[in-house]
Formats: sequence, structure tokens, C-alpha cells
Amino acid sequence: MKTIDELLAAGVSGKRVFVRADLNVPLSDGTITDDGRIRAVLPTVKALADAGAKVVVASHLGRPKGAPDPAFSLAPAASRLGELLGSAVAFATDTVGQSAQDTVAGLAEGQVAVLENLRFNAGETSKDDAERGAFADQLAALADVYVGDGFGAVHRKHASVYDLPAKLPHYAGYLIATEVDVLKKLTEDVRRPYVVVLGGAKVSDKLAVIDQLLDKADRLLIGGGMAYTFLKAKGHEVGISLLQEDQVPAVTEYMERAEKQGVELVLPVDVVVSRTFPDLKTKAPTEHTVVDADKIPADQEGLDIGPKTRELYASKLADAATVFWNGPMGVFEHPDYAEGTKAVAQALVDSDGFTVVGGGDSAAAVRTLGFDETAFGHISTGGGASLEYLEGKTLPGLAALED
Ligand SMILES: Nc1ncnc2c1ncn2[C@@H]1O[C@H](COP(=O)(O)OP(=O)(O)OP(=O)(O)O)[C@@H](O)[C@H]1O
Ligand SMILES: O=C(O)[C@H](O)COP(=O)(O)O
Repeated sequence: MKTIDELLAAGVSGKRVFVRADLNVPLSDGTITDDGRIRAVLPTVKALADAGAKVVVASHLGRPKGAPDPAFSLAPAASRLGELLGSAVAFATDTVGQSAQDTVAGLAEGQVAVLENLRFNAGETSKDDAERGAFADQLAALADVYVGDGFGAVHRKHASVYDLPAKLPHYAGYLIATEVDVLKKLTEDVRRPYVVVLGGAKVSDKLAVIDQLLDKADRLLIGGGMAYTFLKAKGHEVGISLLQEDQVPAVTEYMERAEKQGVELVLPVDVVVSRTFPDLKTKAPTEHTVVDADKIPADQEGLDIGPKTRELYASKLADAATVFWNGPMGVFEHPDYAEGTKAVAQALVDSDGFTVVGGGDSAAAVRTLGFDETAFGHISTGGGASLEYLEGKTLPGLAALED
């Protein structure tokens, strides 16, 4: 995989360099609530601009349906990028149309432009190779060189991630190079005990990675929305909690395999429950109680791990030599359900091991809950991407950067 340093050494002055970033940042009423992914691409953008390149930054945001949707515009991300760079960033109001062509043509050496959301064009995510290829051809016409730096999207076989690199000289940016280095440490001769903490809401995505982790990890701690499918599989009432009913058989099999393979698979022993899902906009205080994990009332849902579980998980993390954590332990966006995520984050800060936080929401949780990012070994910008890497899958966006 050729890296950006090789590109810079060869000289980029005056060249149009297409940087595929992951600027898929959380927004609330058009305001960016966590700019971590924008900060993560700064080293690459700065190095190219300082070397005189005409930098064309492109990304997706959210999941628009292949057509323009103002709610998913990259304009706020573009202006935040400009603030962080300390210089004006040109913004194209389309992806490959007249605005993009004029904006790129008007770039001076060292200047940066951001294209509008790539997923406003159906070709970006199309399952049809020809349709994706045609869109990639239009993107290629805007650049002389390609730099892949959107780690959070490398598991997607999309035009700007997979098809476009083949059409231009291509290099890995600093973020992708760092992320791959870190994740390699988690897949090759990992230091033990190796503890994995899984939570969050994308239950089905993550269950698949457990299958692989059972052969690698020494301990698996389950929290967040993930936990209730496991508790159901143990025969417990889970009320109206987040549940992937069709995954109960698979989860049962995982628990049996963990037992056989001597992998400690730890589930919550108590949970914070409520009758209703909290209002994440008003964050109005909610009625909630702590119950044993096998006593969730039928009309209530588990929204965070309870105090006994927080202590239990901290004790299971205390001697870890390596930790990978993906997925918040509860609905951390609401103060009534943030304590579990805080407790796990604190346990990683207290750990002497190598700690990796993998995931857009998990990384955002660590930052918004006030933890110092440097207290962790690495905060990945990709949740799904890091999980699929750990699964041992070939990631399209990384394969496309190999010669
Ligand atoms: N018990 C629960 N019930 C419902 N939702 C929950 C629960 N616990 C956590 N969540 C939600 O899970 C969401 C994050 O899950 P997700 O799987 O997306 O995390 P992530 O993997 O870190 O993010 P990404 O995949 O975007 O990198 C949060 O918005 C949180 O509110
Ligand atoms: O948030 C993420 O995980 C990445 O930006 C990928 O987004 P996607 O799941 O919509 O492809």
C-alpha cells in the first residue's frame, strides 16, 4: 500500500488530489455534535495543501437515498474543516456537476475544496458495477491523484471508496495508515489478557464479529443494546428492550462455544430500566430503576448497565493487556443512561494495557462524556470498519489501495 509520504516525496504542487475522507459526523439540527472525524483527516489535508496540491475532499454523510437531501448536506462539515484549517474552504453544491467542476477548476495551489455529499448521487452506493464505475469516472475527471483516508467507510464497496482508486494513482492517507497499524496489533500476536467490550445498537452487525472474536479474545463483555438478545437466549424476560429475536439461536451457539473454548463471556447482572425511551433532544429527566438482569419488567426496557455490572466490568478490565471496545453500554446521549459507558471508559483510562475505542458513536461517547482522548491507546474513526477488520474480512477500501 503506497502512503501519502511517497506521494509528497514525488511532489504534488499544482496537482488535483482527491481525498476520500469520512466526514460522517453526528449532527443535531444542523449543528455538528462531535467533530472527531473531521479532525482525524486534518494531517492529510494539511500536508497536501502545504505541499501546493489542489485538495478536493469528498465524503458521505448519513444515508440519503441517492438524491440531494439538505438534511445530509456536507456544508456544515466543510465550514468546520475550514475553521480547523484556519483558511477558507471552497464548497461545491454538487458532486460531479457544474458546481464541482467550476470549484475544482478555480482552486489555487494549496487551496482546499469539499464536494457535496457523495451519496446524493445514486452511483456512489449502487450495487451495479457499471453504474458505480460511471460515477467513479466522473469523479476521476476532477482529480490527478487519489488519497484514501476515510477509514470509517473502507468496509463499503462504493464508487469513491472502491472503484475510483483504480482509475487514478492511489495512496493511503495518514489516518488509514495509522488505523491499519493499530488494528494489525489487535489481530496479530496480541498481548493477553485480550478483553473485548461490545455494546451499542447495531446488534446484527456485531453478532457476526463475535463469531470470530471467540477464537481471539480471552474475555467478551457484552453491554448496550447487544445484551438483551443474550439475556433472552438465557431464558430471561427482557421486556421491551432492544432485541434481535432472530439472532437468539446464534447467540445461544456463541455462549456454548465460549464455554467450550474457555472464553469468558460476561453479561450484565443488573440493568437500568424505564417504561419509555428517553427524549434525546430535551434530555428531560426520566423515571428509571435498577433491576437484576433476570428481572426486567415486561413493560420496561433496559437502557444502561447497572451499578453492579459497572463494577464487574471494571474488574474484568483491570488486568487486561489489550482492550478493544465498540458500542456504548447504554443510551449515553441521555444523562440518566450514561453511567455505564462512563464506567467502561474510565476502566480503559485506568488500564495499563493497550486500549482501542472503535466506533463513531463510541468515540463520540468518549469525547462528549468528557474523557481526554490521549488517555486511550487509539480511538478509531470506524465502528463497522474496525469490526469487519477484526473479523478478518477483506475491506474493499483497503484492497483498492493495494497495488
Ligand atoms: N440499551 C440500549 N437500547 C437502545 N439503544 C442503545 C442501548 N445502548 C446503547 N444504545 C444506542 O446505541 C447507539 C450506538 O450504537 P452503534 O452500534 O452505532 O455504536 P458504534 O458502533 O460505536 O457506532 P458506529 O458503528 O457508528 O461507529 C447509541 O446511539 C446508543 O443510544
Ligand atoms: O458511521 C460509519 O460507520 C461510517 O461513516 C460508515 O457509514 P455507513 O454505515 O452509512 O456506510
